[in-house]
Amino acid sequence: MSFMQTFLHQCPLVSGAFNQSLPPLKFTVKCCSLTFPATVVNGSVDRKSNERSEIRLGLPSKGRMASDTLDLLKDCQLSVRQTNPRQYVAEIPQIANLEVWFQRPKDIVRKLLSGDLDLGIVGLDTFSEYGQGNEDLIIVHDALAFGDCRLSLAIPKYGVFENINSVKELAQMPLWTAERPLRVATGFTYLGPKFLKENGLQHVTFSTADGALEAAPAMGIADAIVDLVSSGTTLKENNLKEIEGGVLLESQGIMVASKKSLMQRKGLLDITHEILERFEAHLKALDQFTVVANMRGTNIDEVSERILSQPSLSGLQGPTISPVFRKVDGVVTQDYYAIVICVPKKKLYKSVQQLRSIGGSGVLVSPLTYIFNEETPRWNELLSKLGL
Ligand SMILES: Nc1ncnc2c1ncn2[C@@H]1O[C@H](COP(=O)(O)OP(=O)(O)OP(=O)(O)O)[C@@H](O)[C@H]1O
Ligand SMILES: O=P(O)(O)OC[C@H]1O[C@H](OP(=O)(O)OP(=O)(O)O)[C@H](O)[C@@H]1O
Repeated sequence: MSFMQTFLHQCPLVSGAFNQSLPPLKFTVKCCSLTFPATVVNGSVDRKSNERSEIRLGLPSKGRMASDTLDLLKDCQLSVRQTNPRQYVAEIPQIANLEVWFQRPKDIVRKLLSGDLDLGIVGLDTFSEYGQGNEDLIIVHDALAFGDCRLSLAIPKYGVFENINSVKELAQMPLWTAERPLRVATGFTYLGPKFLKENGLQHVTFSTADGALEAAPAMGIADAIVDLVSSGTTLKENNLKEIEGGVLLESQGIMVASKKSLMQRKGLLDITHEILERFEAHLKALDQFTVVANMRGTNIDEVSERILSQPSLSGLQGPTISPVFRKVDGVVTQDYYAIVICVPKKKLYKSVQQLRSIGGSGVLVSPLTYIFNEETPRWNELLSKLGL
């Protein structure tokens, strides 16, 4: 699509014919909620007048990903301020020069590709379907811990499929011929055909629909579907099953960027670094509790030895141990120590048991917001992908 087509596509309020022979014409274009001057010279828009200095982050405007995305940002002290829900532009006051644009996830990917967005948060499934492996798209954070689902091939449990339990078996069914191909319904018109081809299915036709794909086999419209699955309830309720080798991808929310923008747009790397650091530190902290306990002991070495003898009490680097000062009969005494450790949530109860077994008491457990390490591994990866 040419720039002009893209421009007109995105700015529905611009209409009318553009005559090559017309003299330069100046007018104001209202694109979404922003107003900016544009110049039409011999039928083409002078791009320079549209060049922006703001960094743009695309967030899902509605649907499953929208509230989880806002929640994650809020938990990272990056609350999005939107003056009214029908306005598609917003800001994150903590980050200067950043515009937030609410868009449908597929449009976020498209707009990263066209250069109209610099950063975005979408599901890996949407990224893979609409990004189609384009090298200008870079995954900045690949696991934002929401929107978990998988893209799967599913077939009926009944009829000719009753004993088919793998993609290999499906591909080997003699039933599929040029005259009677396997009919697959999917909204994933890029990933679906690619997957079936890679898995040796030669005679396949595809149909698409915007939703309720699970109905297609029972309606006689398709033999199989390629769709998103999370709990598996919809498949079950429609008498469909997943089969071995049939998962196209495991998806969750990810943060993506345009490589071109990262390399060229002033200030984008710094903003990306800040958001990424907050995400990494916060998501790391989500799995952990801070545990504080008191422990009787004669000296710090003896206490530390007791703690380190327990496998679940070693913390991130090791426990922090500090003396507790008490006044006993008017005399300051040091016969207790406070210990502070981070404990994986899954191991909390085991850790409390181990603490008790070595004399720990008064165990306080609190959630953590961030764990900032010396290094941000994903930032280093990003820099190396950019050759920086
Ligand atoms: N059970 C699920 N079904 C569909 N999507 C899921 C599910 N669980 C998580 N997701 C994530 O949510 C995204 C769908 O979000 P949303 O509901 O906003 O749809 P959409 O992308 O706007 O598509 P549509 O235009 O079909 O509504 C998926 O791309 C996927 O990443
Ligand atoms: O495994 P489950 O937890 O049952 O979820 C999977 C279903 O959820 C989605 O549909 P959605 O609810 O978005 O409706 P749609 O079919 O109209 O898109 C998806 O397309 C599946 O149909």
